[in-house]
Amino acid sequence: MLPEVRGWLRRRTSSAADWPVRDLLAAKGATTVSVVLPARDERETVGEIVGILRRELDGLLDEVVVIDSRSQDDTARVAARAGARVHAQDEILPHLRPLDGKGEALWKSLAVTRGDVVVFADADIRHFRASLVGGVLGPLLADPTLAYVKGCYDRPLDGVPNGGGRVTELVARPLINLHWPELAGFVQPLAGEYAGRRSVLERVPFLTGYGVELGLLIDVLDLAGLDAFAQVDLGSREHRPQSTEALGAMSGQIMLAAWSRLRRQGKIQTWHEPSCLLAQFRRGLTGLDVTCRDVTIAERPPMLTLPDRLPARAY
Ligand SMILES: O=c1ccn([C@@H]2O[C@H](COP(=O)(O)OP(=O)(O)O)[C@@H](O)[C@H]2O)c(=O)[nH]1
Ligand SMILES: O=C(O)[C@@H](COP(=O)(O)O)O[C@H]1O[C@H](CO)[C@@H](O)[C@H](O)[C@H]1O
Repeated sequence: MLPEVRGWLRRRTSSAADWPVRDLLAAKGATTVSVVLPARDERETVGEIVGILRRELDGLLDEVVVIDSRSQDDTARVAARAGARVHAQDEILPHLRPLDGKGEALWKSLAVTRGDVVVFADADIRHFRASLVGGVLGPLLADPTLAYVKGCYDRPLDGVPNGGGRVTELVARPLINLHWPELAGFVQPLAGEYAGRRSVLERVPFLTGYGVELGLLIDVLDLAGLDAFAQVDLGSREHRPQSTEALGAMSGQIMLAAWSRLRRQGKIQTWHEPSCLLAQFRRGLTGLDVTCRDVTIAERPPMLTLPDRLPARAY
């Protein structure tokens, strides 16, 4: 690990217990805070998460927004009933061609929120705790030199203490250590719980699929440097695990995200447009069945570059 990353780890790592709500309220001042939950088919968990945020972080959060990301279930109704403001992803900036994916939901959330600080959290978390949001918010309220804070945690899966984070361990961490060693200090680089200053989030592009977290780390590093980051140990986090095939597609999108940044940085000289169809196999009744998943990703420009953004929302 680079010496500067070791130093960064020592200087810029804290834990959720360092940021109790009373201290957050004292540090908030005039800083406005938006929480954004990107949600696709999360009816089982989104209501409880919204309820906990509204009850336990009352006075700290200025808005709790759920981006309904083309759900097939009644995620939007459940979230609204719990007190969130809900926006359908494809109804935001409707003059733009709608795109798919988590990163699209997060990018569009910037157009319908107004907080000086934006906190992102997944909507599939089980046993949600308000400290998963309060923890990543704390450093930004306390230190004006910080721009972006990532949560980290243990990731139990099926009874295995750190069985989760499969794409992190098999794809993202090796890519980061090979090509972006300055980011090697992030324990959970793909964590869905993180916070950023709007002034930074609106100056970087968003990749539209699951590569959004990796893309943001690389692009905020380019824009603001490593010391603008902090990391908070949030303890443990459990979520609804995806299948291996689904994580294969996620891995493909994260690789495409990495190639896009390597190409932009001139580290890949030649470029052929990669096939974005991932062929996967399962044994069927008559032999091996092939399915092809489209892992195409796109990139949205920095929100600040849009001439016709929605008017800022009044609280
Ligand atoms: O196209 C998508 C895919 C995912 N998500 C949400 O993004 C979060 C993380 O996605 P997911 O749980 O699929 O990823 P995992 O945590 O399993 O890696 C969850 O709240 C999803 O509902 C979304 O809003 N749009
Ligand atoms: O970290 C990971 O390996 C993946 C998959 O986690 P699991 O193996 O299902 O616990 O989950 C993360 O990756 C996604 C893509 O960046 C993020 O969007 C998720 O928020 C995060 O949970």
